[in-house]
Amino acid sequence: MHDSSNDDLVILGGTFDPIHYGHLRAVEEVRQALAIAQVMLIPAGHPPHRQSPWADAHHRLVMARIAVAHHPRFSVTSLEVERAGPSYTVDTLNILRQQRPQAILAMVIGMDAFLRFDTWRDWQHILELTHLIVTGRPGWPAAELPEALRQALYQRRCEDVGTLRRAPAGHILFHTVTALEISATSIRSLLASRQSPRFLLPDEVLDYIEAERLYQNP
Ligand SMILES: Nc1ncnc2c1ncn2[C@@H]1O[C@H](COP(=O)(O)OP(=O)(O)OP(=O)(O)O)[C@@H](O)[C@H]1O
Ligand SMILES: O=C(O)c1ccc[n+]([C@@H]2O[C@H](COP(=O)([O-])O)[C@@H](O)[C@H]2O)c1
Repeated sequence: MHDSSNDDLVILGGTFDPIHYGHLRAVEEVRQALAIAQVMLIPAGHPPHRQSPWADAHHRLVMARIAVAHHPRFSVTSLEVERAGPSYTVDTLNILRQQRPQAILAMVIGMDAFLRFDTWRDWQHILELTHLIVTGRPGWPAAELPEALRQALYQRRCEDVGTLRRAPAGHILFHTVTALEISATSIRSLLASRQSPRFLLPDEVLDYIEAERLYQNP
């Protein structure tokens, strides 16, 4: 049996351009379901599979910090923002695993991202470093999985939290979270058309966006 430890982490990486309640609620629900004390948010400096984010990495890091400032169970790491080059998840997980050799690491990934997970750098190695918690998201039906991912699921899928908690890494768990149809894209569109995205993201993050005049030009 794997002893639970204070080092255990639920992890969510993202562009967070900007961070919103869809991210925060999903990761909090996973944290509670897994009975893990701490969440770490990892804003990507240079997300590998998309064009340059709208806001620069410093702003996206600050917004993530502001979003969780009053929540001691949440932290934000600048690891990827400080690293040059594409923000490959495997590089980040290698560092976290070195720092926490025995800890349960549980990385949250939306179903939309999971469908393309086999295109991530060293994705098979990622599964040795962390558990993967795949969350449902409205508008992204679980379409046909690529064969390589189907194989990985066959070997690694686990059905319950108890099994997952007995190992520090290596399982894939599907977990349904409250469906919040919020995306950073829709928030940016509202802002660009001078409409308010209030209540889709924390007020303090919106205050920052307004003060820094982010996302005003589509
Ligand atoms: N509303 C949501 N509910 C649950 N998970 C979400 C939601 N929005 C994003 N995620 C997940 O959070 C992670 C990071 O997402 P990301 O920062 O790309 O946000 P996004 O809202 O999808 O951004 P964009 O609209 O710019 O593509 C991904 O794994 C994604 O699937
Ligand atoms: O490591 C990879 O190859 C890789 C490829 C695509 C996405 N990711 C990570 O997945 C997270 C969500 O990415 P995105 O582009 O959907 O915001 C973010 O942490 C990215 O760094 C990582």
